[in-house]
Amino acid sequence: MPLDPFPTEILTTEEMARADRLTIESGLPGKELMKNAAAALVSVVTRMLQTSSGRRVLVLCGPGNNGGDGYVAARLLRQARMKLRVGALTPPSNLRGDALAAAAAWDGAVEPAEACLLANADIVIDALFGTGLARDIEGKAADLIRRLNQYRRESGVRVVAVDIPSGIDGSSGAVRGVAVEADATVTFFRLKNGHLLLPGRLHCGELTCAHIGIRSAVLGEIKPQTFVNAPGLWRNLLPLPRVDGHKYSRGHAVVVSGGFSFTGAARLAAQAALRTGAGLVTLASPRDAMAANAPALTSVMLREAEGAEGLAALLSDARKNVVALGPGLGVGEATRRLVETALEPAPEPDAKRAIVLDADALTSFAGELETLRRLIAKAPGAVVLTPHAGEFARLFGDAANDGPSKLDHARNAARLSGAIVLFKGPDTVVASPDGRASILAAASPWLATAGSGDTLTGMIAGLLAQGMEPFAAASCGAWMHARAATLFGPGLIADDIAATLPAVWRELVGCLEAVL
Ligand SMILES: NC(=O)C1=CN([C@@H]2O[C@H](COP(=O)(O)OP(=O)(O)OC[C@H]3O[C@@H](n4cnc5c(N)ncnc54)[C@H](OP(=O)(O)O)[C@@H]3O)[C@@H](O)[C@H]2O)[C@@H](O)CC1
Ligand SMILES: [K+]
Repeated sequence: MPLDPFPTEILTTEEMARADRLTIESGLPGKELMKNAAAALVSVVTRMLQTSSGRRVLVLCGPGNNGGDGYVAARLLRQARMKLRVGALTPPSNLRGDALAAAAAWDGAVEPAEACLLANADIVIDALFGTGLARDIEGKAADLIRRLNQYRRESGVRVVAVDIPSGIDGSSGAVRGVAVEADATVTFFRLKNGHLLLPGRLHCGELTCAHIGIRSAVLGEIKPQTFVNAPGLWRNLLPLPRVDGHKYSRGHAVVVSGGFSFTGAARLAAQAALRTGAGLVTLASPRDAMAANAPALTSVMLREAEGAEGLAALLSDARKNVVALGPGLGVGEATRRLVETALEPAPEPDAKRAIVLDADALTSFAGELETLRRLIAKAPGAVVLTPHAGEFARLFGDAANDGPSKLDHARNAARLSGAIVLFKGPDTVVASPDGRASILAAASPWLATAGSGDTLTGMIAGLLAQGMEPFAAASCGAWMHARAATLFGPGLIADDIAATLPAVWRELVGCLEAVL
């Protein structure tokens, strides 16, 4: 799998419909787009059939243009000597526009989809509903999808979805009643939100995004604000060490340690900040934890910083340009004071300091978003919040829940807090108060392990220390974190993430040789 498997922009279904309209207005007819879409689908299906000796394809066609793609694909596959059956949800003569023309050009038999025998197929093409899905699926269409999913689980038949698995909402990733479980999905021009947001992502199987003749120039009018979180989004902003640089030019991150029995989380973060490229990392430790931290550190520096006053003293050095806090700190007043200190305006007006708040630093403000927002507004630099779902709910309550998807919620949270919000999960979303958002495309199941979030906090601090633009730093941190887990694989514990970062850097710097 290439590091950048998809084009960078992600569209809502409305934005995709607009791309379609603009293209047709510019002179490329809808039927050409449909033909190209079907050809892209056929090349994926043909490739999949090559791995088995099967040639039997069942195409399930719906009432709109998604069904139209299915009819065209059926014709192309039959020309390629496959054995085709077509099942239709709606009699072909009831279709409209390009879909009607596509159905009319199919001169083979058409069975009612609900009565279709699913057996005797090597591949089933799901061309029931695409981006035009407008409500929950019910009745005979829902029964058919349930029957298809069950048959796939029992028989292992492979299912290929046209554009998006039927039943997945393209803009939110939600299941509208019931949704097809596909082994592969072929979409067109750009991914839609629902391809990457859960549960949609889990229904797609292997995703392919095909070029069908829509020119990227239409994006100039659509101005998408959501992006695939992959190197293409931030590669040009990646901080690289310079031959004529020194450790101070790579920034100095401070990570705040918890008390004697809670020091591991901050050490994981500190180590990760160094491995991500910060020139220096200091662990700010309460007095009682010095004895626990000292023997466990080598390249990370250790300074005693007792409570908020101790942290303030440490941060009075303007070279310390990032502070990360939350992991292992405990929930309560003491942590709130530490957060207030970290967010205090810098003593020198020009001094900038970015702040990463995670875990207990967030939960200590549960139900007090307004207080945190006011502190963030005066902060001496960018603020990144990195909540998981529980922390997100505790901090934002219902305030950010407008809209159906995690993407909406993260965007609301960024707007309400004035911070970059990295909403963790297998479909991590990073949202900026300016409206931009990224969705992680390459999650790793091995990241569900203790300390993994603490490591991510440190990685983002490490990138910020080197001056990386904050939205890019949060996105890049999430990607590198997932990539490290993918490269390490089975048996991963949090300590392995930082240890695998050199391999991740090698992959990225490999793309940037010319710059080095
Ligand atoms: N955009 C592009 O550039 C290109 C797009 N292309 C293809 O077009 C697809 C989009 O086509 P589309 O807009 O016709 O929508 P589609 O998904 O086929 O469904 C609409 C139909 O379903 C119906 N319907 C909706 N919900 C329902 C429900 N719950 N239960 C039952 N019925 C429901 C709805 O009926 P209505 O809401 O009007 O009652 C309408 O009849 C796109 O995914 C891609 O495959 C390609 O050809 C190439 C270029
Ligand atoms: K579909």
